[in-house]
Amino acid sequence: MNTPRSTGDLLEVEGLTCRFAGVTAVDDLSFRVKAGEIKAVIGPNGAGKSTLFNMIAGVTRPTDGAIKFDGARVDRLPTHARARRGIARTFQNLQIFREMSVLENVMVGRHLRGRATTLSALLHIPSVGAEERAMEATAMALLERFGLAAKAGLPAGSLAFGQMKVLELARALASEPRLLLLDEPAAGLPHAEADKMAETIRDLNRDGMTVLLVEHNMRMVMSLSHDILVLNNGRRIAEGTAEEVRCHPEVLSAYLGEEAVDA
Ligand SMILES: Nc1ncnc2c1ncn2[C@@H]1O[C@H](COP(=O)(O)OP(=O)(O)OP(=O)(O)O)[C@@H](O)[C@H]1O
Repeated sequence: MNTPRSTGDLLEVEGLTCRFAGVTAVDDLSFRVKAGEIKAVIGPNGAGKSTLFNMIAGVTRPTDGAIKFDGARVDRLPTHARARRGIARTFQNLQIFREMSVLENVMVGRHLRGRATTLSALLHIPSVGAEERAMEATAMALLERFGLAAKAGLPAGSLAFGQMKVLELARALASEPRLLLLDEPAAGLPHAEADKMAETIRDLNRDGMTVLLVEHNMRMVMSLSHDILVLNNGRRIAEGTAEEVRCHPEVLSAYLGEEAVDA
């Protein structure tokens, strides 16, 4: 795997803990994501990956610990404020607005950046006209990049599943993030489409995007990631390159009875 371009830390997680009644889903976890890298978080079912993601995105409040983005604490900020600072995410279970057009779905992401609100835009309030047109042009450019421009006017619900996953990625990118949180981008995709998704993520990273990825598809994780964090029972059991974590004894034992790590 190539080395990432920069060495500064874009995301710093310190002593992060999340307890639900009776369960410590994430337990005193610390790690960093360097600017310019693709970092993956893996671990068996129930390891705490989704809870960790939700705390970084601002959906779940940590019980303890700190999350810093670009040097500043963000763990008490609401989701939209984190998005405005440059953290965008996709969802494990697609969150596409099926009745809205493909273009409008991307523009929802774009609105996080501009001043115009989605509501005022949808109501075509004139004062936001110019800004709205600029947003539309950016959204169209994203659809072109991902091969969805011809579908721009169609209801998003009419897209094939793989296209919806790409649409969600385009929507996340529309907010011009500096950190992209990808929650199982390959889930549900056949091999060829998963490989294409991996290539898309690699291209984005080559263009400078920092990526934090939760993924069960080991082929994708091992081929894409500069660095891999392995969780079990909410704690870090290993961290390092694909070669380092693949044969780590604790990783092997955590995955016994689960999928193979050597895909
Ligand atoms: N809202 C909640 N209330 C209570 N317990 C929860 C809640 N969310 C997660 N948990 C528990 O926290 C632990 C970690 O769950 P989490 O979903 O973060 O794991 P995961 O690694 O994402 O698993 P998977 O790979 O299956 O998605 C599990 O024991 C889970 O049952």
